[in-house]
Amino acid sequence: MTGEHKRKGLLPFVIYSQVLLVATAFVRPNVLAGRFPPSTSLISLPSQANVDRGSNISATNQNEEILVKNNKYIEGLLENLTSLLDRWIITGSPKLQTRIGNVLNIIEAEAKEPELIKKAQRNIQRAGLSLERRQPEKSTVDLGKTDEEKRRTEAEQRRQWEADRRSKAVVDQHSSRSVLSSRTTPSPTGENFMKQVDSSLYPQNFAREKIELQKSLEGDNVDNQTETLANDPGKSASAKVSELVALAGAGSSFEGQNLGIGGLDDVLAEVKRRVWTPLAAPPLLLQELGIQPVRGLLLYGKPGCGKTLLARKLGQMLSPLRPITVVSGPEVMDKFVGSSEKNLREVFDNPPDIYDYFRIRESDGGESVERAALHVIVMDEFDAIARSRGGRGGSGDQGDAGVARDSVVNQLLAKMDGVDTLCVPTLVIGLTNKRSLIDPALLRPGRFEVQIEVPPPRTVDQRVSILQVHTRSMHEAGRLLVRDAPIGSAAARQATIDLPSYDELLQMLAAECDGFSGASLAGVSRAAASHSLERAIEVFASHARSGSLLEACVVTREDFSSAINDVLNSVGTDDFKEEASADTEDDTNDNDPDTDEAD
Ligand SMILES: Nc1ncnc2c1ncn2[C@@H]1O[C@H](COP(=O)(O)OP(=O)(O)OP(=O)(O)O)[C@@H](O)[C@H]1O
Repeated sequence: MTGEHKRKGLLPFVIYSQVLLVATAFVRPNVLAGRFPPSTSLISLPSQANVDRGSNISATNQNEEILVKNNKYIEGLLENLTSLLDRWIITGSPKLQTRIGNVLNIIEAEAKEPELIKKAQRNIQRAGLSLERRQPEKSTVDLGKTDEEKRRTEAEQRRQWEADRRSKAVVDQHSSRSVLSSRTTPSPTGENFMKQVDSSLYPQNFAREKIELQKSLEGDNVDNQTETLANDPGKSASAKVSELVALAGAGSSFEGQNLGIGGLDDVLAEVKRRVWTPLAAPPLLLQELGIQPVRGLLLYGKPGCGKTLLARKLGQMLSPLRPITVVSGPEVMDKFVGSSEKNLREVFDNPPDIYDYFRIRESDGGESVERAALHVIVMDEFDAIARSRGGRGGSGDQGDAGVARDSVVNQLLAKMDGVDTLCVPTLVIGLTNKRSLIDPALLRPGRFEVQIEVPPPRTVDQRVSILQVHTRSMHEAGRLLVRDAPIGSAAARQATIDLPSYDELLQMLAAECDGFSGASLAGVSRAAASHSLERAIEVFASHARSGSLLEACVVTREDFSSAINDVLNSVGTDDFKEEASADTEDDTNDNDPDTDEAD
């Protein structure tokens, strides 16, 4: 056949295929409305025979174009499906269920991408609608029926659906309702369980379930669980409290980067094992094992290594029900004999109230939980309070101040031993740079029996971890000039391929900051940021355009170099060397001028 013949033979087919496409566009809305059975595919990929006939549009292009149109069409249906599912979750209407089934049918018949079909099925599963139930039932509520007939049919459908749902819930409590059902897992038999099954039939419960689902997807599921705990009347207050402590410290809660603490993973692991575990265990079990939760934790180590930071974060985790109390040793001390003990007693005897959130859910107004909830007292500069009695070596050489301090230590011992009653369970976290100054009686088992050193960052990895805590947000905001700055950020616009990546930069800085404490590393990050801001402000002042300020404000490698010098100049190199080489706190005490101090 000649080229001309070919063209003549092709013309009718081209016209036919264009007409078919236009017709398809008109037919589609009718399918959406459910008036046509979605049995035949309305968007067909061109057959191989047609392509062979020599269409002037390349077969690949045509295929792609049709696929794009098909995907858009299916995405429209997916949106439709999502809004139907949202309404179904809240109302539970059988009519909606039928429509959802119909839309899914169309998607399954029409979608060219299997992933889109799976997406639709996943959405349906996620909403808790069982896939087997989405029969393409033709709704009996047809046009042409009287209102009364429609209502009767709907009522009948609803009754049927509720009966099915109830029996399904009993058999299938762990399966297809996925997230929703697993969250409200009841005991397999008994009254409570049936109450839950019944209550799940009410629209307001669907709405609540949906909110809870949202929270759990956003990782905010503690509220749900605390509500469940607090509402269980059979549980003792101390059991509720220990469960809340368990929740607060579970999973990755003790991970340093989540807490904003770098390089102290070993310390955190030890605190978790020795302090958190007994507090989170059921009280009955502790009783049976003959164990008591720890009453005192001593964190000691060089200045600026994160003791205060750690104590505050621990306090929040160990005491999720009430705020922690933070006092500084010198604040408690008073020059008048008797006043210091009084101050100390007040700290123990006046714990802050538990949060209202935990009170309002309790039938007794929260009184029993109030008495059972732990009170965490953080005592900074603990050595000011708890210094060895009788002066150094017990020689009693400290005059009135020494006498006052002795009675404070006695008071503290009385509180920790339970001689002087405590109104609520109490954990004291003492922080000191000089453990050896603490009165030995306080360090005996049953008092500050857990003593953990908070060391300076000794390895490059530990310093990287601390630098990461202090630079993560500037990196994520695209204000740190590195090769892998977030796309579209100010840093990404200025970055070049020869720059280090974020991880490489941290490694370099950590290597340069050998001997720096956590506080100094935090200082380096702050100083680098302020160098960058200073430069950006200068640019802004000369151009007077706010856009230029925002664009120019990125922290560079050079900013960090200047910052390291700033910190070295202000603190002095020798301090860092001393810090890096001192492995135990006792090394410090030998040269400690404070040890001979007399007030
Ligand atoms: N390990 C660390 N991880 C992250 N930041 C740290 C770390 N250590 C110290 N820092 C930073 O240094 C600041 C000061 O640390 P912090 O007050 O906790 O040290 P400290 O050991 O209690 O010091 P001091 O004994 O002088 O009271 C913290 O607020 C924090 O910004």
